[in-house]
Amino acid sequence: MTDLPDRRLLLVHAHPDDESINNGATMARYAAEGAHVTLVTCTRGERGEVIPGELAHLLDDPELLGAHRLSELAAAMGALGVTDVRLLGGPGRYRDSGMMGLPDNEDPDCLWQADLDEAAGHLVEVIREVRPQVLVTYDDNGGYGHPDHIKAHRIAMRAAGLAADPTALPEAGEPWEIAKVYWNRVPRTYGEDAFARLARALPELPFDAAADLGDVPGVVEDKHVTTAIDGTVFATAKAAAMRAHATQIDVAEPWFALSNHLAQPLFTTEFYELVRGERGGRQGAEWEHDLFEGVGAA
Ligand SMILES: CC(=O)N[C@H]1[C@@H](O[C@@H]2[C@H](O)[C@H](O)[C@@H](O)[C@H](O)[C@H]2O)O[C@H](CO)[C@@H](O)[C@@H]1O
Ligand SMILES: [Zn+2]
Repeated sequence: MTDLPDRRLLLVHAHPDDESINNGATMARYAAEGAHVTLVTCTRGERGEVIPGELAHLLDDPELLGAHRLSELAAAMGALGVTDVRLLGGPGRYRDSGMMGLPDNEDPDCLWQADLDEAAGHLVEVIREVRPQVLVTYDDNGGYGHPDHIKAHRIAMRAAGLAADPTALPEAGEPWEIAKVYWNRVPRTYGEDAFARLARALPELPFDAAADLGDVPGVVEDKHVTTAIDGTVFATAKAAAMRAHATQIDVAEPWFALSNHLAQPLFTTEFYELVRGERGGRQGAEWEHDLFEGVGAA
């Protein structure tokens, strides 16, 4: 791709919906600011559950559910203003692996069973094409231990290294080193405060119970968080994107629930841990407030 904006952000996710839940406000902000935002989603979520009764027929055929979830993803990206959306290796290349420990994990075509270097090779092609300065993905536990999230992390981190290596995959384009790599995070005290507010609001909400902070992906002690993206201005866009994933998410702003019907906070400040690259921002500042801080245009 030529003539891309100076600032280019790449996000790697496991299923349609993860991008909006984890980074919807961040994606909307950078799209609105004119940065190029590229989303790579690794599966179509074929083994997900379905919340609305009127869509229960989608559970009869994983191909149907997968195709429907791609249409939800397109609607969600429209809400965020993101136009560059890719399926790793092409639509249907890697199938949803199901929750950890299920027989689905043994499906030879699922992401969990994928050859790491082959899968990373598909992402190297995207990295060398788009040349992002910033990469966002999950931590090594995938945030909450889902096999597709763990594998998406491994693929993203492996591809970031291969893309920069001039001796690796010469057919995939010129080497490109990503300046900053972040993992999705939630600082523990921020999460505790939000769940305390949720407990007070719960009796008025259309949910039976609240989830536990331990169910939220990426919660860490505050000291590990390096970056806070205040997406308050994009709260409506994030909620609309999450609502677009109607098979997976019930939204009652500023809360939501997945198909387990357990309420959790819809965070509009989104947090990150810088795990590769130089931290920007004012020395001594508690957090960065821009993923591109300290990154030169290239
Ligand atoms: C947010 C996320 O990663 N969702 C995944 C997850 O879905 C969960 C799963 O169906 C679980 O059984 C439910 O209790 C929970 O509420 C769901 O969020 O796993 C699915 C299957 O791999 C995946 O399609 C979905 O995107
Ligand atoms: Zn997921």
